[in-house]
Amino acid sequence: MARWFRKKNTSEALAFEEEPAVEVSSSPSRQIKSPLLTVSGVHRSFQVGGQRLDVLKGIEMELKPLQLVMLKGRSGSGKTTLLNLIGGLDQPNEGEIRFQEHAFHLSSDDERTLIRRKEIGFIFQSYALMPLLSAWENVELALRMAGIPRSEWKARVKHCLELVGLGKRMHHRPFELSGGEQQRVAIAKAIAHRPSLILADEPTAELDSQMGAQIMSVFRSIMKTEQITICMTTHDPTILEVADHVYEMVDGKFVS
Ligand SMILES: Nc1ncnc2c1ncn2[C@@H]1O[C@H](COP(=O)(O)OP(=O)(O)OP(=O)(O)O)[C@@H](O)[C@H]1O
Repeated sequence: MARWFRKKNTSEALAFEEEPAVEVSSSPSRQIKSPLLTVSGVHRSFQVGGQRLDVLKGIEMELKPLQLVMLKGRSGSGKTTLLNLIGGLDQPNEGEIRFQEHAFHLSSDDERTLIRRKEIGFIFQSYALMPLLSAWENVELALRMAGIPRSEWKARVKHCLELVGLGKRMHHRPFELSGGEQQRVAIAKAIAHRPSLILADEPTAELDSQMGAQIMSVFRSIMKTEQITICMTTHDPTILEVADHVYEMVDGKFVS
């Protein structure tokens, strides 16, 4: 089960650190440094009933630009906890998380929120769409929230919905769409503000295998056209086959 937005720390001072740029993209619209994200020696624990629960126990990980990376592991192994850290929703007790030139482990909540709004898109198992808004309006709302100028909305909403194969269902509301179509709207919403990283927590868990495969094919296509890196969790062994890299988590650590 996805449990995003559940943990927030108060945090210390900002440290933006410059790293040497390695350009991997020739796209005029996006210059991506490699690696996009590094996680080093990360530990995360929680106090539960007066006792310390160690959830992440020394995570080392890297996301290279334009990769599809999957996290697999049993329920409770710590995948969502790690995704929350990567997305800047939470901070580690120990270790470093560097996203582009930003040191997430040192930056404040407000600083991480600003970076997240600009650079990261989220996709959830349960789609998280506004039920009374059409597909078009849901994507438009994402652009409004990201502070994108209104003059750009129309072309961008159309582009994103066409990209995910919903060109003919732009004005349907969520209840008029299948689960797979609703997840496509969620993908269009997540990419609308042109993030460099998409984080998806069990995005195919509520779909049958055929719809799940279609969502993976949409992921592959947006990676190319939008120059996006995707990191997702999954339990589904058939879906793991399309990953560029799979990290397997066992008891708070990766096993090779
Ligand atoms: N804020 C929190 N406070 C206390 N315990 C937490 C908190 N967040 C996560 N945990 C615990 O950390 C462990 C790992 O949870 P997490 O959600 O990361 O696992 P998961 O691998 O994503 O599981 P699933 O596949 O079921 O979503 C669980 O035992 C969970 O109860």
